[in-house]
Amino acid sequence: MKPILELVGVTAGYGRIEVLHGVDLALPRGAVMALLGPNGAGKSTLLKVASGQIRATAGHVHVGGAHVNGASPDALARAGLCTIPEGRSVFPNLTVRDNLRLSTYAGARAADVYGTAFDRFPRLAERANQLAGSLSGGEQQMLAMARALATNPAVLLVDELSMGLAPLVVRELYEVVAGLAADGVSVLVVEQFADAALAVADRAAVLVHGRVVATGGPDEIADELANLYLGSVT
Ligand SMILES: Nc1ncnc2c1ncn2[C@@H]1O[C@H](COP(=O)(O)OP(=O)(O)OP(=O)(O)O)[C@@H](O)[C@H]1O
Repeated sequence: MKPILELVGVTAGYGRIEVLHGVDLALPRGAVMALLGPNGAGKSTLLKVASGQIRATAGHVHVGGAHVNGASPDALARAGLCTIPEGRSVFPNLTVRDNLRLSTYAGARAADVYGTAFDRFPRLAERANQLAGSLSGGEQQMLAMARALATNPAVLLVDELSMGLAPLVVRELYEVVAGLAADGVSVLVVEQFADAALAVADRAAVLVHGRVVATGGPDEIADELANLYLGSVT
């Protein structure tokens, strides 16, 4: 079966600065893939190319087998691609419930969306009427994930899921990620620190200076990670 998301020989950057130098990456359907690498390697840039925010200057991007170079972020979102950017994305002055209501996909009943979100994240259910800005960092990341899931995505792209969060919360979030994959959602998650992501990942890729230097199962990239000192948890 074709990968749900595939980058072939992708080159991209900002103006005349090239950041990705011919990247190949394949996210299998229903898999969790960890995209690892040091600061500045180009991980966020790769997510931006995949989500249509930056256009590849060479190579190809495929979603569900269709060529999508140059497709707008909106069009890709309609095709089932959803991004949780670095630093999360919640409306701080709205309640948890209203944050969810605003991201409900066309045709869905708000009650169903709340139900699904609150089943996956019981902590959000207890705080349904609390302003998002007053949630803890981990709860805000849960809400950002719940909002993304309310769009019923086929592919979830997550930038730095664990940023600034305690290891226990990170583990809890990754358990949700594993559950999503079990339900058929394909997840590509960027991390600077590897352990928590690799605990649930089926596949991993290591990006260094805009090039994939290793790809495969978590065991297969272990040596490369050890060389880069990325194997410790936040
Ligand atoms: N908007 C921009 N304009 C110019 N250069 C940029 C822009 N965004 C990122 N870059 C540069 O692209 C390179 C890759 O950045 P990117 O954010 O993709 O790396 P990263 O692997 O996600 O790093 P980090 O883990 O620090 O977030 C860096 O050298 C960065 O300075």
